[in-house]
Amino acid sequence: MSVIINNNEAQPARAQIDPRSYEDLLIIAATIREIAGDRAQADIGIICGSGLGGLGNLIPGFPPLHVPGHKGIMLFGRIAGHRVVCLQGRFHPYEYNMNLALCALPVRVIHQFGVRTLLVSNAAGGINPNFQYGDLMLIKDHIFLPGLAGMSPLVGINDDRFGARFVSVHDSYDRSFRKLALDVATNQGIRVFEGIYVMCGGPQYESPAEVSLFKTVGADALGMSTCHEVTVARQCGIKVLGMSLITNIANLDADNSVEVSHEEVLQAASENGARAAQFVKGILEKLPLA
Ligand SMILES: O=P(O)(O)O[C@@H]1C[C@H](O)[C@@H](CO)O1
Ligand code: HPA
Repeated sequence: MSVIINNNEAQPARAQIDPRSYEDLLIIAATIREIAGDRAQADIGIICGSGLGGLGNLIPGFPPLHVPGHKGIMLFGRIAGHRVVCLQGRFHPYEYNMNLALCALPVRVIHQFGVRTLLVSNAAGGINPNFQYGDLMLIKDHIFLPGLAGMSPLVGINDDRFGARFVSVHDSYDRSFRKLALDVATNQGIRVFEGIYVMCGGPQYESPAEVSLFKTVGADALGMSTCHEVTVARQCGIKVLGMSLITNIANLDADNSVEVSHEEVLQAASENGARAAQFVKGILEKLPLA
């Protein structure tokens, strides 16, 4: 049976969480265990991007979602025999004063519940000229702009219980997972590409000149999330599969006013979310059980 923890209803036990405190992490995990009991165990974590919370509907017993967006729900259940924890919603750094350690904390929390594989998704603007609205992009590598600018979730005094001080992010997006996912895409006959995701700070969307800059450096899609979560996942030793749903085509031309809005992003995610969910289901069906 699945279990739902709704962060919107939870009473904060402490006014302030220190995301760099291992003791605070243990308190958060214990609080969730108090609610979920033995069901707070999972091998695979799923983080749902904007409007992609419907991925949680893959878990039998969970009521359907009616409002797209970020729900603030943690859901334990099974998909294709795997023990899964699904985070319907994420903390975006622009919401929390660019406190990236805080925003990546859910990854450390689900690691406490046993997660060793993470499937992370996001909504993104397409830069690659071959991309169309509604395409899926498997993240092959990333450009973590806030991280490069000193806002890594790993800055500050490191508690070794979180993992190594210096973390290699080569092969962050596991090659064998990407190959498996591409095979699933071929079987399902859906448009899935591999590409490079750039994480911007947001919340403003990027100017045409900024989009052009990212195109020049080889980025295929851009968004405002994911890289901080993946960086922490790699520190914990979690293997990652990342994917972007292309919800809009980023505008490269300053003389052409193509505006993007979050409503448009959510609309695109709701129009294409069912296909993304089927893709995720197909991947989970092929992934060996832990
Ligand atoms: O959580 P994700 O990365 O899917 O959210 C994207 C990026 C911004 O938060 C928002 C912009 O519309 O959607
Ligand atoms: N830019 C940044 N984040 C996004 C976009 C975009 O064009 N689309 C969806 N999330």
